[in-house]
Amino acid sequence: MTMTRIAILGANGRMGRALIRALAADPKAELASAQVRPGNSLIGVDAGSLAGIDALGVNLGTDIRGDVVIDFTSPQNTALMAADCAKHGRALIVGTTGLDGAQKAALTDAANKVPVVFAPNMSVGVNLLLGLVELASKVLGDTVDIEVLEAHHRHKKDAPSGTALALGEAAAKALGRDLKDCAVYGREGITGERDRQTIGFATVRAGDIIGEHTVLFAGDGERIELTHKAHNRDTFATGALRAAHWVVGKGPGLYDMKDVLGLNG
Ligand SMILES: NC(=O)C1=CN([C@@H]2O[C@H](COP(=O)(O)OP(=O)(O)OC[C@H]3O[C@@H](n4cnc5c(N)ncnc54)[C@H](OP(=O)(O)O)[C@@H]3O)[C@@H](O)[C@H]2O)C=CC1
Ligand SMILES: O=C(O)C1=N[C@H](C(=O)O)C[C@H](O)C1
Repeated sequence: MTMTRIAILGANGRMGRALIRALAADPKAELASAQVRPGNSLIGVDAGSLAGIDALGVNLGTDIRGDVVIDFTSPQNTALMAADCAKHGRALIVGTTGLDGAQKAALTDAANKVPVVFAPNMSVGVNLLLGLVELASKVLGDTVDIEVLEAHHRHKKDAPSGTALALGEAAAKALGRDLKDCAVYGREGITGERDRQTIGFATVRAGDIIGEHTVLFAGDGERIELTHKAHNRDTFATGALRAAHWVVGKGPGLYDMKDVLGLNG
């Protein structure tokens, strides 16, 4: 059996630990390295022990080894790691959200040299939801108000979530709108009546909510709510592993989860 040799970045993070557990349960994946920041007190601890499973014989460290790197860290780190992967000829799977234009450009640059899969949500359900939102937007068109609602845990640093933005993009694209021009990020005070051409975003940050997204299509007399709720982080971790297997042997390029799942036509 051919094994996919995987490097996990930010191995001590919430997603890092979920990835270690998912990888340990995947017979076709081998943990090549589990990276943490230099000086982290966990260096030398077995990755499996950290993730609450049996020891895996791979200790947390600062090296990056393997053929495919999985990154769920921070936008700044992701941009640096993209350049590093391009330099060392490693494929890269990026789940990190909140990247600015320059950080996204770092991924595009790396994608000229190596394959890069970049998706704000690696779950199958959310990637199906993106297609459903596109369909609903096309059918309902300008007869409804569209709002994207999202809720996440109190530790999340970016808002709206990367997934919420992708859902808004999917609706805007289907309607021939540019999200840059029609997005409304929260409301306060005397806002005036709602403009039907806008797409609204509402953000909740509370407790340990893993990740919930609803796209609301509200018309006169009826509404549709398309909702996805993640019950745990395994759904993101197994999606990232699926991407890691898929990317092996692919040429340089920027891909997304729809490519991985065969949903791009
Ligand atoms: N695409 C998807 O399906 C999903 C995406 N995400 C995204 O993944 C990212 C991580 O989420 P989560 O795991 O909850 O976050 P955590 O804060 O739990 O983990 C982040 C990890 O990245 C490390 N890190 C951050 N910055 C740096 C840096 N500059 N250099 C080295 N290491 C760094 C942290 O190290 P340290 O502890 O030392 O700070 C930590 O190990 C977020 O952007 C989130 O939105 C999350 C879930 C699903
Ligand atoms: O930070 C998180 O936790 C999550 N982030 C992603 C996002 O910003 O969309 C995906 C998921 O909902 C969890």
